[in-house]
Amino acid sequence: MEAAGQDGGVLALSSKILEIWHEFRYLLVFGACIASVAIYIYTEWRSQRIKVPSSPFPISPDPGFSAAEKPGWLDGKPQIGTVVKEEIDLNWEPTVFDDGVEKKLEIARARVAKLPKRVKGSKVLKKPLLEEYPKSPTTKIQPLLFFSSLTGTTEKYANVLLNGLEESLKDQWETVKKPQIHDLSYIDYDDFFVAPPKPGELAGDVQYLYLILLPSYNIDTALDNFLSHLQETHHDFRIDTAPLSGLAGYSIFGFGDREGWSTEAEGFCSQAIEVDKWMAKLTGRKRAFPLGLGDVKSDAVKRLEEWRDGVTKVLLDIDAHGGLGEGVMGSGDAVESDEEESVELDTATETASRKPSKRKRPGQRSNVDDLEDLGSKARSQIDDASRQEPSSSPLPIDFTTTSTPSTSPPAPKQMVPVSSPTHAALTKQGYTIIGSHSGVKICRWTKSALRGRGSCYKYSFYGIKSHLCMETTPSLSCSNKCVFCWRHGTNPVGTTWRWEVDPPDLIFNGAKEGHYKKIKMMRGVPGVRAERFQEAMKIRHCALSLVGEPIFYPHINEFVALLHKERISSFLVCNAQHPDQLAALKPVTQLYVSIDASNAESLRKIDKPLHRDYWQRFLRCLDILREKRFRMRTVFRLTLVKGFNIEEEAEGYADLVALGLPCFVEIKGVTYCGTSSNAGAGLTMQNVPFYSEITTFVEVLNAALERRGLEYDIAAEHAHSCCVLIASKRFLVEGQWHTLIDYEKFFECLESGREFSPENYMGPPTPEWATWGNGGFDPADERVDRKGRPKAAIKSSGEVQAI
Ligand SMILES: Cc1cc2nc3c(=O)[nH]c(=O)nc-3n(C[C@H](O)[C@H](O)[C@H](O)COP(=O)(O)O)c2cc1C
Ligand code: SF4
Repeated sequence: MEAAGQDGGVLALSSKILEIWHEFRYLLVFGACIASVAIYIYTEWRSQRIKVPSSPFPISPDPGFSAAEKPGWLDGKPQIGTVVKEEIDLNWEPTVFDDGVEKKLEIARARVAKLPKRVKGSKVLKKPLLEEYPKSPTTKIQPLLFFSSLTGTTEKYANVLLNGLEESLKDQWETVKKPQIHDLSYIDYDDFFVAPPKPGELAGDVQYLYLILLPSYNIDTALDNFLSHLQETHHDFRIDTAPLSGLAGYSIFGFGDREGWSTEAEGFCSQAIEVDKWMAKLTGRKRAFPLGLGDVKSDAVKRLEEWRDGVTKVLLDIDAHGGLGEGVMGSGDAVESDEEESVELDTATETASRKPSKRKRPGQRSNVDDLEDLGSKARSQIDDASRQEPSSSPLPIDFTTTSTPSTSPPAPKQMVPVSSPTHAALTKQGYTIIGSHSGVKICRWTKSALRGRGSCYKYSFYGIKSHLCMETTPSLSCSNKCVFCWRHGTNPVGTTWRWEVDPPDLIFNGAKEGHYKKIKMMRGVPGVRAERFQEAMKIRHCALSLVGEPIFYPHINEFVALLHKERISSFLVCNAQHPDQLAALKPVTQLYVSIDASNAESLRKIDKPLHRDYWQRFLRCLDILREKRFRMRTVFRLTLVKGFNIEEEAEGYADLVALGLPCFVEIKGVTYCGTSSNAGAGLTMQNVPFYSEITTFVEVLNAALERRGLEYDIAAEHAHSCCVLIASKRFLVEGQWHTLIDYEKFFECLESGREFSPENYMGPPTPEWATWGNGGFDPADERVDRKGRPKAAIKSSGEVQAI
């Protein structure tokens, strides 16, 4: 009975549903169509939006921060614009200004928003490769030899190979071009590893054969960046998955050490193996000759010779037959390369399983005195660590890519382990490395001030005595590879923080200890003044600008709080590539953003940013800086490099000033340190501007600002360090510049817990000798040349170059 009743109920319900369907079916079908069209339009719109990804958010954000608000306690002092209250908007909507500043801002935005050139569009479907790129009879083959080397071994072999190739191809110059050699540390990957390079107009038809020589390191090195570039390029949805298929082919040779990594499973030549796989994907499997592996302790020379002979034969084959041919051994045909498909799907897992089990445990330390010691030290550590669990880390993945995320988060590595060549090199250069990612060093101005020979420009502009100043960084890593950076090519770089994190107090105590130790070493140096030496034993200022990117450090706010607790002022310089971290930064005494170029193309050339959306990040940082300008002193730092970012860029810089409305604009000539890094980046003394060129540029820039109705003027100069200061007229009080800082007031403001603005800790008037037109050298100090001989004061128009 009960069952029959249930059946009847079900029947009644079904007929009711049927009835509803018949009554409303047209409406329902129509509604479904409308919904599908709406979903389609929305998805299309989202895919076209510029994605502004974020690096990991700092652990110490400023929760109640609303930087756009002009504080009510600011009286009627002349202001550039009054900002309507709004929360920091990570979607970057325009801020509303009065006094016509909004209009200026819009104009400036329109001018600077020229985005870098991008490869656009959807994935290109692959044609059979050899059909797509047949070699015409007039096509020449250009072998390009790339290498990466940290301690010089691979570089040495690369040169031997170059000579060998030249010798064996010497009768072929009609159809084969002379091989060229490139150090991977100094090239722009985008020039070679996003698409094959474009031959010059006179070069005629050229096909490239890439020959890549690589060592392997189980620690963080520049090689990781190269690998991540290959991976990102492959995964970039805007780029064909095989954008290098236009190459004639490629082949890799790896150097490793079988004493430390006896088998491939244990990591022998692991990175060369990895690069070989990514190149197979990027070229559409155009492996011209099989991967060669050599043990630097035994058979490297022999293996390299064999590989060279093989590569030469293939080269001649390509020349004769117009391509690699199908199914030839080593041609990268489908059967041979099958395993590469599965690697692509699960790179992280694959990397983990293939990475050596003999890994150095985080925290293990040893002393390395010299680069030559590295090999043996590393081996002994690896023996020690052989009992440890296998560790792995994924290839760094920029959030801008669409690559498949790894399933299990790997254990982070140390950024600069004690055993790394970077650690050894930095230590040799006088850096004290603190923990695993921070550094401290005393600068030449600190030494100069101790000897009564003058402080840096920060004394003239802001009242900082150099002998009271500590220069440090909590992150030796950076997301740029600026051409003028003296660590170019050797400091770790990355788009995201992927290393172990040291606590802020460890860094703070280590930095002070390292700094004081170095000051004490100055005790016996001739000319050091006793009273200055005494004063120097209490740090009063901290320049967070040594090398690397300080706001990359996840606990930067806590670190700055430790400085402030001891009444040490904070000058923090960032590279305008981390908007989220910048937005979350709590007040510092003075906040800098490096403005190394006035437009996207020029910035790409000079800073070589790792982020693909670097220009959007840069512009967002300027927005954030503008919103912070009533909370802390904000500064644009322009580093002028002749031939890179001076010529015809003044108008562009003026537009950027209109966007960021910084309190100050510091214009400085690039410093030439004469290292191979400078030279490798193509910089010579010719790129260092004369002071007269700086002052001319400053006047042009100032006029451009005036034309835009922006209230700035040239305030001060320090000819000796080729530096000039343009200041907002917020700091011009009754006709006198007040660029100096009242540090005691700054700490009082901080400790009061109330909101405050830069005007609240504005110092006394800028001394006359520092103002524009007076040179900027304190008459109380002794002026000497580089050899320490007394010298007449430099006039502001003098032909000084930044050295
Ligand atoms: C810290 C350190 C880590 C290394 N890691 C590996 C490794 O994982 N696998 C390997 O085969 N060789 C490894 N090696 C050996 C180097 O790859 C080898 O010495 C190479 O020749 C170095 O080349 P380069 O000095 O030209 O850069 C390592 C060497 C050092 C010093
Ligand atoms: S931002 Fe600074 S540390 Fe980073 S690469 Fe540029 S100059 Fe070097």
